[in-house]
Amino acid sequence: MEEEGKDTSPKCPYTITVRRNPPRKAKKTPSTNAPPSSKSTYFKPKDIRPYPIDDILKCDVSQAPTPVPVAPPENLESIRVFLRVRPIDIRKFSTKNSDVAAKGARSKLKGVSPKRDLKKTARKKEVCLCVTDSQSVTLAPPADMQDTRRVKTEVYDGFNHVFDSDSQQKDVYEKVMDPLVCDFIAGKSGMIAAMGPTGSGKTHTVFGSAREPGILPLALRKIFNSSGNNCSSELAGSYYISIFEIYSERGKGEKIVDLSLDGTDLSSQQSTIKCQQVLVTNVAEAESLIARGMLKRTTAMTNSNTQSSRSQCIINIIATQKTFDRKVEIVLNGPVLSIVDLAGAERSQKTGNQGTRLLESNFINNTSMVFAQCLRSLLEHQKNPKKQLQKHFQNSLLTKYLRDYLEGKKRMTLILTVKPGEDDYVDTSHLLRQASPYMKIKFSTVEEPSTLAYPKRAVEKLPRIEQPKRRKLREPDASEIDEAKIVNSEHPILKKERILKQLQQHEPLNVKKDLHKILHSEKACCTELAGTKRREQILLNFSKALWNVLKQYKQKLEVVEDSALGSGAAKIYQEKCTIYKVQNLEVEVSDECSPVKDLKVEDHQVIMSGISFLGIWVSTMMSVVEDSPLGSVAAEIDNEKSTIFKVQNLEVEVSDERSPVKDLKLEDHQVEVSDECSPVKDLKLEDHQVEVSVECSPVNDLKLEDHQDVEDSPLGSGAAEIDQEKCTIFKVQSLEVVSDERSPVKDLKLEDHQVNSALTQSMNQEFKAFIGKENAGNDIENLKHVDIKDKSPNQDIAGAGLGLSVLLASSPHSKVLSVTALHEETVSETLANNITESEQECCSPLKSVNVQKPRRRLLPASSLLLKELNTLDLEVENEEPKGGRGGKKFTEERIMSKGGVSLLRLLKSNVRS
Ligand SMILES: Nc1ncnc2c1ncn2[C@@H]1O[C@H](COP(=O)(O)OP(=O)(O)OP(=O)(O)O)[C@@H](O)[C@H]1O
Repeated sequence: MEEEGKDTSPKCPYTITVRRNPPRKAKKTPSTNAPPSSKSTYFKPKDIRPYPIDDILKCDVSQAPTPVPVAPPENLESIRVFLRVRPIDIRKFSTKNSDVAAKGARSKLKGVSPKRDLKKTARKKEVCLCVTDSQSVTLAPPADMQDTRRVKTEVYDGFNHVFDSDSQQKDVYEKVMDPLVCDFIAGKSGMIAAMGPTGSGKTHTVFGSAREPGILPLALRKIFNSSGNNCSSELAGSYYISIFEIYSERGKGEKIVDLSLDGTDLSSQQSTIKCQQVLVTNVAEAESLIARGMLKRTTAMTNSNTQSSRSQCIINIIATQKTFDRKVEIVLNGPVLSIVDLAGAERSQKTGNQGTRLLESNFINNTSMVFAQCLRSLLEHQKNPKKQLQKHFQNSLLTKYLRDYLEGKKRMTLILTVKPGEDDYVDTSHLLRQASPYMKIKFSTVEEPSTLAYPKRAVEKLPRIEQPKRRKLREPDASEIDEAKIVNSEHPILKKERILKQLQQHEPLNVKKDLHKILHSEKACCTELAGTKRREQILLNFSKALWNVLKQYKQKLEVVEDSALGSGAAKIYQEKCTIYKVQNLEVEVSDECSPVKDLKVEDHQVIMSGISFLGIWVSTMMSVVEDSPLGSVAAEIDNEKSTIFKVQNLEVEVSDERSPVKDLKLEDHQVEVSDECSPVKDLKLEDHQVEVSVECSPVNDLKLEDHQDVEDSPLGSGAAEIDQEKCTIFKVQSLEVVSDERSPVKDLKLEDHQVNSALTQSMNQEFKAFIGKENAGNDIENLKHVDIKDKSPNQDIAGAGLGLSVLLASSPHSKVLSVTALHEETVSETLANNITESEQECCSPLKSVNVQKPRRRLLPASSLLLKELNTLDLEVENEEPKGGRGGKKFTEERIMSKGGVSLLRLLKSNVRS
């Protein structure tokens, strides 16, 4: 059976069923029935007690009083509605001047279709509205309308009064306005509004003319002549008048224009409309104010009216009451009499308005419609209270302002103005059908406080309070000031004495007062004294703390100075120094362990290129001199047994494997030192050239030929000891090297020299590394290959003619160092000399010294630069004391060439960096 329900038809294999919405299980609707019996799955509470409905019902509850229907207030009155019919032909009422003016204005009519005007003049004058009696009128449609539209004659009855076309202004006033004025004078507010189509005579009825004043002027006359009429005047105050209009320019937002003396635009919010209220004391002032306001009112010419009002005009007459409350005059707002001249509804077909006039017509019609809606809603609400009162008043400023009247809270009177002509049938019919029901509207006669935006006045005239006259204080004399100071600064002891005297004089009252003052002043003094002491203590502690800090700082400074002075520099200059002096390349070595302390290069030109650097060269030289006496114990150098190598224009090459110096060659002012085990292996001097070769001793071979100026020093095993100061001085002209025991080179000075160097960045780094490690010991591991040669500025290092070349190779500290130094003074002397031969003896500290003719010649240009090198001033670390042994002051001023200047600048900048 179950399979029968299934769909057994073959399905298409390519059909895919997509279920977008998954099936939902419908929830059960909550059942209002009782839950099922025991079979039900609902939870059945067991412990809940039954609701005590019976007990509640047994309770006696006082029944609330049934609402009694509110009885309509007895003091309700129906709104008064009057109807005034304008004369059908107003020409007879208008003067010639006005007609002329109207014709002239019409010719300049703007925004009005002229065709309508012509048609209007062509129409014959027939009446459609007839006054039946004083309270009713009969409106008969034109004949053509009766045929086409089947419009029948209508009778409108129930008006308070109907004024025919022959009625006068005074009649209107007496029947329409006078009761309002009497109520106003009696203290009741009221409002009268003129309604009707354009040109029907609203403005004429309200304001009138000079000859025929309207209800407003007549009311003012009555108000100010109230003493002459029958109305009982309870007012004893004055009157204020405000006049303003609500206008919409070009259909934009409504605005309120104050038409009083200095009328300005007011706020458009109804609740904050606060027009200027002008105080008027007599009729003339009031009429003048009204006349000026009417001149400011916005009017325009239309086909229906030569001077059509384009705004809603409101005039308020405010009475004030004066009362006195305990000599205070209080001015309270009294009743308000409002006269509203509405702008007449217009039909564009009839008026022919265009443009601005048409926009104004829309605003006017809209306001009239809202006004009518409010009254209709009030009427319907009063007929059927269940029908809520619509808040149509919110749709226009006028109705907002007149809200109380439109809601039946205040007395209101309507005067309808119509035109009886056939042409005006539609407008008249519309107004009568619209406004005739208003006669049934009721309003409360109970006077309520005014809710209009009238500011309350309460002019309080405060009784004059006599204030003490301000006396002009003159500056006191000096004598008076001193006396006052003396009196005020009386000492407490004196005061006490005075008090005692007063006590003796039996003045207890004054004494008590003075005693109290004294005690008070004493307390103040004690408090002030305690504060002063506390401040002093704080300052004292602070000064002590500051003194301790300064003491500690001073001690630290002394420690630092001692450590700085006592560690190295002072000892160096006092005891152990090795000075190598060579004329123009003078080297002084003075030390026990490290022969080189200072190195000075004077009156030389040094040109460095490649990776060589002067500092490294100096360090190598220093290490050479330092290591040379370290080869054996007997290598100590004595003062007396010092060996002075004086070579002019030397070139020294030092080469060593283990020690920093292996070869020292002096060829053509060149010294070469070569050694394997000792710092100096070979020293050869050939024609200003010295080669020193030392294997086990500081100097193995030393050969001096020709200009040999080298003393045989006892550099052998035992005889090589050198005396006390143990210095070896190599004097080379303008080259002085001083070395110390621990720091191979303490001072390096290159003064009055020019150095032209082409240093690479690596050279600077090596130099900086060397400077940084200089004081640390003799470690020159960073030095691998340094080649320094002195040459002319524009020559390559290989082209150096004369100089000092130090070659250091296979040294644990440095590998190759080559230095070439040149000196101009020895050039001429050493040109012919050449040191070519060198002898090497392994066991002898100085085996052979060959001095030969110089191999190279120094070019004139380079010699000049070498002169300029004398101006070189290079200081590295410890400066040699000027008063030292080898301290030749280099204060000579020499003229330097451009190349020299640039070389000096470059070398200085690199040294500083
Ligand atoms: N009862 C009357 N007796 C003589 N002339 C009248 C009367 N009513 C109106 N007029 C004349 O009719 C013309 C138009 O009247 P009025 O300006 O008062 O009309 P309106 O209703 O105020 O028109 P709008 O709404 O356009 O301002 C005026 O020249 C006025 O003098």
